[in-house]
Amino acid sequence: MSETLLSRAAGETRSAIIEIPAAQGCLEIDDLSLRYGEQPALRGLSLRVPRHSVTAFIGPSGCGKSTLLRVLNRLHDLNDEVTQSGRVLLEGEDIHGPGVAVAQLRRRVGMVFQTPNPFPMSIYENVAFGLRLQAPLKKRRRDEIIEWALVSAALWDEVKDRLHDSAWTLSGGQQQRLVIARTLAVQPEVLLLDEPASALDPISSLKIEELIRNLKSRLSVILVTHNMQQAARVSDYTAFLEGGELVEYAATDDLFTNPRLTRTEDYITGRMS
Ligand SMILES: Nc1ncnc2c1ncn2[C@@H]1O[C@H](COP(=O)(O)OP(=O)(O)OP(=O)(O)O)[C@@H](O)[C@H]1O
Repeated sequence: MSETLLSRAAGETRSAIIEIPAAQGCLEIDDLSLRYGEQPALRGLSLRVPRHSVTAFIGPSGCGKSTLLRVLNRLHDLNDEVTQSGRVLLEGEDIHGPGVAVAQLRRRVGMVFQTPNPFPMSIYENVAFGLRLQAPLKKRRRDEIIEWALVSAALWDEVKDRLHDSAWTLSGGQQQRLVIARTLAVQPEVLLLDEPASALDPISSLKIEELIRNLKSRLSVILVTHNMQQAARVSDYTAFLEGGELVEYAATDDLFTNPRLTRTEDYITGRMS
C-alpha cells in the first residue's frame, strides 16, 4: 500500500453504514457474530436490508458472504461446529425464535446456490415440488402457479412445450432459471442468491441479471457476487464485507462512484482481491 493510502486509512473510521429506516426494512441483522470452531467468520454485523430492492454483498474470498447468507436461511442449524450470537429479524420476528419452524422460514426466505441443482424429475415436477409440500391444490391452480413461476423466472417460453421432460435436459443457464422458478413458486418474501450466475456463460448470466431486476417488484433480493459490474448493474444497495466485518454499506451508485473508505475503494478498484 502506498504511503498516501496508508495515511488515509489510518485517519478514517472503521465503517460507513447507511441507516435504512426501520419501516423500509424486511430483514434486520443485529450484532451478528459467528464462529466455526474457534475461527471467527462474522464479527458483530448490523444492517437492515430494504424491502423490494436488490442488495449485493461483496468482498474478498473468505470474508463471510456465504456464511452470512446461510445464517439468513438457518443453514448452520445442524452444524455443531458453529457458534452464533446476535439476532436476525424477518419482518420484526426473530428467525431463531421458538415459534419459528425452519421449513416455514425457508419458504419465506428462499435460497439459490452457485451451481444449479434441479431435482432428478421433470421440469414441471421441479417447480411443483415445494407446492406439493403445502396444502393440497387443485391441478388447475397448481398449473397456474407453475406457469407464473416459470414466466417470472424468464423460462416459460423455452420450456412450455416440454414441461414433462427431465430437468437435466436443460442447459446450465436454463437449469439455474428453473431452480429460481422452483424457489419462486412458494412465493418467498426474500430471495437469497449465492453467486447465481458465476457458473454460467455471459448470455445466461445477463438473463439472470435481468430476471433479478424484474423480481424486486415482488420480493427482496440479496445477491452475493464477486463480479463488481454485476453488483453495479443489478443492485440498489451494496454491502462490502472484509474479514467478517461490515466495512461499508451504501446505495450502490454511491458506493461504486464515491466509496467513503479506502478499504472499499481498494477492493472495488481491484487493488485488493
Ligand atoms: N463449514 C465451514 N467450516 C469451517 N469453516 C468454514 C466453513 N465455511 C466457511 N468457513 C470459513 O469461514 C470463512 C468465511 O467463509 P465464507 O464461505 O462465508 O466466505 P465467502 O466470502 O463467501 O468466500 P467466497 O467468496 O470464496 O465464496 C472462511 O475463512 C472459510 O474458510
